[in-house]
Amino acid sequence: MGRAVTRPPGHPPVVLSIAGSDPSGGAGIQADLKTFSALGGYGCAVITALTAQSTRGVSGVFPIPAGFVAEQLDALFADVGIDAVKVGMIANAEIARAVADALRRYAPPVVVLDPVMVATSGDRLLAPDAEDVMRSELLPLADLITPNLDEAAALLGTQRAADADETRAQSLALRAIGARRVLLKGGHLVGPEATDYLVDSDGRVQELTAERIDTANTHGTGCTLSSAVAVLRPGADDWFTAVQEAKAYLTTALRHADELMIGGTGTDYSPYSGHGPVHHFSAMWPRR
Ligand SMILES: Nc1ncnc2c1ncn2[C@@H]1O[C@H](COP(=O)(O)OP(=O)(O)OP(=O)(O)O)[C@@H](O)[C@H]1O
Ligand SMILES: Cc1ncc(COP(=O)(O)O)c(N)n1
Repeated sequence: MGRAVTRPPGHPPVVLSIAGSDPSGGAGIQADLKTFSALGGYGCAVITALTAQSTRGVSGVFPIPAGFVAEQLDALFADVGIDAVKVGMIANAEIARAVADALRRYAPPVVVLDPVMVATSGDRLLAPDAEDVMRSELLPLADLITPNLDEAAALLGTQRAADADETRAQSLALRAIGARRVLLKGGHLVGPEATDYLVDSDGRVQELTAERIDTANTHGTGCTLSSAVAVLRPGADDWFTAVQEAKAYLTTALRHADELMIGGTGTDYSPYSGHGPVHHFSAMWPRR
C-alpha cells in the first residue's frame, strides 16, 4: 500500500499521471496536468518517455529506463496520498511491467488506463511487443480502461469496429478478456454525434453521446478524457457520473479549441501549423 491517508469529503483529489511528455503541450503529461488543474485537482506526474512531438506528429521517442520509472513511483507513493491514477503512454514492455508492479504494491483507490498505442498522427507510441504485457498485466489492474477503436481492436486481436453495433459488441468483449470496466470511445466513427460506450462492472452498457464539434484541433482528446475521469471519480457518486462529467468537460474543451487558433477574435492568427490541441480553461467550468 502507498501512504494511507483519507481525503476529507470535498477536498481536492490528488491525482497521478503516469505517461509520456508531449512538448507541444496538447497530449500526454502536459494535457493530463492541465485537466487535473482545470477540474480542481492537484496533479502529480511520473514520466515514462520523452517524445519529440509537435502538432504535426511525433519525430522521436526516448523511453525512460524502467528502473527509473519505478524509482519515481516509489518516491512518490512513499510520500503522497494518491486518490487516483491515470496511466497513459507506457512506451515499452519493461516500463509496462514496472508500472504494473507499482500498481500492485501501492494499490491506489482509482486506476484509469488509457491504453495509448498510436498517436492521432499515426506514429507508434507503444512497442508492438508491449501489447501483450498491457493486456495481461495492466488491463486487469485498472478500474476503467478507455481505448479508442484501434486500441480496442488491437487488445482483442480483431478488426476495428465499423459501426455502433460492432463498437458495443467490442466493449463487452473487452470485459470478457479481463477489463473491470470499459469506456470504448467512438470518436473516430462518423456521424453528427460523438458516442462512447461505458460497460460497468456488472456488464451493463450505457451510451454517452455528445454533439460532434467541427474542428481539426482534436490533439489530446483521449488524454484529456481519461484524466478528467481520474480527477472526477473520487468526488463522484459512481463511475457513470464521473464519465458523464468528464465527457462534458472534454466537449467544452473541444468547443473552445479553435480559440487557440484565431485568438477568439476572428483574425487569421494561429500558433500551430498542424492539428492543434483542445483548450483547457478552468473558467469555462463554473461548477468547480
Ligand atoms: N469532433 C469531436 N467532437 C466531440 N467529441 C469528440 C470529437 N472527436 C472525438 N470526440 C470525443 O473525444 C473522446 C476521445 O475519442 P477518440 O475516439 O478520438 O479517442 P482517441 O483516439 O484516444 O483520442 P485522440 O483523437 O486524442 O487520439 C471521446 O469521448 C470522443 O467521443
Ligand atoms: C506523450 C503522448 N501521449 C499520448 C498521446 C496520444 O494523444 P493523441 O492520440 O491525441 O495524439 C500523444 N500523442 N503523446
